[in-house]
Amino acid sequence: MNDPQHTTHEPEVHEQPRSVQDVADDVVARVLARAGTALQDGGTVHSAYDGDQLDLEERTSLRRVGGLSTELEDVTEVEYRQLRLERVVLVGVWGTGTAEDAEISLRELAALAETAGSQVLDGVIQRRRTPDPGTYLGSGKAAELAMLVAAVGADTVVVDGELAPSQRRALEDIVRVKVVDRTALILDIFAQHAKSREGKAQVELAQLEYLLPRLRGWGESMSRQAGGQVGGAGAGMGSRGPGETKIELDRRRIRNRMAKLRREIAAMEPARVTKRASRRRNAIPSVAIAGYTNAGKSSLLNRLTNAGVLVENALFATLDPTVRRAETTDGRVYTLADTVGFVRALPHQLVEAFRSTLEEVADADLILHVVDASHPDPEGQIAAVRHVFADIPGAMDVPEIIVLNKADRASDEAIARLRSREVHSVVVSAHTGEGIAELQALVADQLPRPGVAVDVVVPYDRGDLVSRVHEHGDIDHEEHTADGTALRARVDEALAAELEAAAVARA
Ligand SMILES: Nc1nc2c(ncn2[C@@H]2O[C@H](COP(=O)(O)OP(=O)(O)OP(=O)(O)O)[C@@H](O)[C@H]2O)c(=O)[nH]1
Repeated sequence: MNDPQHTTHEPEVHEQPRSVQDVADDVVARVLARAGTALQDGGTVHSAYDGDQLDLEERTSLRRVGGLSTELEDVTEVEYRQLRLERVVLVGVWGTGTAEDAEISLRELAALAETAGSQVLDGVIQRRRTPDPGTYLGSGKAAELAMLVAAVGADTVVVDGELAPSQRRALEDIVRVKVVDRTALILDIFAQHAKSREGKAQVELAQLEYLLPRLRGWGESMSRQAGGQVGGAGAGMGSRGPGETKIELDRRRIRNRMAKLRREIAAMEPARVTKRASRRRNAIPSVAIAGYTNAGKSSLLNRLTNAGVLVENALFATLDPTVRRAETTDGRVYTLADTVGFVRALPHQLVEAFRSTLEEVADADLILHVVDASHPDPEGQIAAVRHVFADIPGAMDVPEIIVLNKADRASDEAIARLRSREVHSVVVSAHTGEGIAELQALVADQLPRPGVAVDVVVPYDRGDLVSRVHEHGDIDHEEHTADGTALRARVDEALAAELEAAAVARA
């Protein structure tokens, strides 16, 4: 019987001087063998184990190759990016929809895999009503996939769906390389792109949530692969995994870590909420830019504000919400927030994790829903984004303008089709500037105008109030009189009260 905690992870004997990569491979293998539990998602292998089990050499190697996080309370995590997916084959199962839908989804998976840093060698689609409960693909197709993987020299298979732990194990047994699902891939991209402390904490929480139910699976799979054993999925597999006590211990540690992350995120939230509340108090209208990943949200933000936000032809270049100041054509100030890109089947762990960020959308006065009109399936992308909106309380009530972007590249038919479906739409190109003036006019028109009409003379020593009316109000008439600045304007209630209080009494 195998002793799962001490399987055959013996480091190989190398005659040649070994690279950092080789040393790291050995160290990670040793750590994983000892930990008995490895968690792997996308390009990252996490291992939960007691930090003090590591010797100095191991710690140093791990730090050099991947980053060893020792800040965790009672668990140390190895993040080992050198194991990132490099040469991948994609697999999709399509039960409903057309062949074209399947193609589009697989093409998107390819873009995701490339964003994660891998080279896509090939893609396979199997048409079957539902994925096979055992191996995801039917057995014939799985065997075919194994041959393809071997022929092209792939090191990873990425599945266009979410796999049950047992399905992933069974498929790994057949194809004999690492199998990763779409959720893990997206989580990995998010992990690579998160920059702020809050963003990082949110992604880690989402990753742990994904990993928790998969704990047992990873331990088994890694040890079996390393030991070169291949067997069918099914009963008895559990006996090769780490012992129950070990799994329970790891689960508890991960839950502790998750609780800590939740506390940290909760502690970071007030700052953002306060900022948002202060924008509200000052009645600065807000516009949120939302849309499918790669639609051109950051490019549009730059067009509208000259903000210099990173634009990348990669998915999810923007993770942390960026809020910028912008001005309507008639001179009113508003805030413009870029939000995280949406994607079909955004993992629910991420929707949860980014809920507070997505609330920017629900809180806005107007949503600019940016659409890549040159994409083969813009309708599908619009639907996917609205699907997420439906999940955020209040988001569906915010007025939305569909911004059909990339007009420089889109076909006339596509634009005409989208225009007829989406009445509140405008055609633009963030690249050429086409349609931007029209969009700005629409924004000016749709943003709520301040509500209270005032007719006051503001004494000259209260120039600050006059400036605020210029910035946030809507001025009908302004005149300099002997007593002060006479203003007829519409402003929000708070400013109206201040103006009335400061106004010079008129005879
Ligand atoms: N041809 C063309 N390309 C555009 C236009 N707007 C954006 N792009 C390109 O589309 C790609 C994605 O643009 P981004 O602005 O980063 O898209 P995003 O929606 O912010 O992307 P995420 O952060 O991934 O959600 C980049 O390569 C841009 O140069 C446009 O009007 N025309």
